[in-house]
Amino acid sequence: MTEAQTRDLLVELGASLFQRGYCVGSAGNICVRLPDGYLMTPTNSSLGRLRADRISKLDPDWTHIAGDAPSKEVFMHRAVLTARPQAGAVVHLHSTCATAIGCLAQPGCDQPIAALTPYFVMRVGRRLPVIRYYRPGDSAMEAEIHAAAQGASAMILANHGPVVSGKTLTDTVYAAEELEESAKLALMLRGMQARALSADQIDDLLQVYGPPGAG
Ligand SMILES: O=C(CO)COP(=O)(O)O
Ligand SMILES: [Zn+2]
Repeated sequence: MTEAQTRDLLVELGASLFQRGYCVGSAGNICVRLPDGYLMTPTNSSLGRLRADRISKLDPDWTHIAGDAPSKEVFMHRAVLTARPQAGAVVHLHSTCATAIGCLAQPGCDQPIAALTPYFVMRVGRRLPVIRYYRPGDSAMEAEIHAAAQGASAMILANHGPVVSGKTLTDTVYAAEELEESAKLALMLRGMQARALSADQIDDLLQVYGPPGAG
C-alpha cells in the first residue's frame, strides 16, 4: 500500500470508528508503519475528521518530518511496534466497554475477560494485559507497554482504554472493534453462568488461524 493509500485509509477508518461511537472528541490515536519503516500517525484531533494531508509523518527513527505534530503518546506506538516487528499498526481508543473492564480488572492481570467467542481469540488472543494507570501522555508507561507487547497484541491501560496492534491497519481496527464488543459481551454476562471457550477450543483456533497480528 502506498503512503497516499495509507493516508486515505486512515481517514476512512478513523471516520468509521468515530461515526459508530468507538471514539469521541479527540480521544484515541492511530499509528501505521509503512513498508519502508516510516510512520503515519493522526493525532490531537478527532479521528472522525482527519485530513490526509495533515497526518503526522515520522522517519524510522521516530523523528517527526512532516504533517502536524505527532501524538503526545507516540512513545506508546513506538513501544508496541518495536516489541512486535510483525505488527504494522497500533490503534488506541477510549472505547467505553473495554475501558470499563480496565476500571474493574486489577492492573497486572492478563485475562480480564474470558474467551467467550472465537473472534475474541482470533483477533485479540490469549492474553490481554491490564497496564496500571498512568497519566495520558506520561512516557513512564513506555517500558511497561513494551514488555506487555512482547507477549500480547492488545492491552488495556487501566482507567484509560485499549491499545491494540495488528499486521495491517485494517486488521488492527477490526481487532480494536472485536475487543470492544467482547468487553461489552463480558459486561452483559457478569454474574451469569456464561460458558467460556475451553483451552482445547482456544488452542484449536490459534493453531488453525494463527496468533493475532500474524496476519
Ligand atoms: O487518547 C489520547 C491520549 O491518551 C489522545 O491523545 P492524542 O490526541 O495526543 O493522540
Ligand atoms: Zn487515550
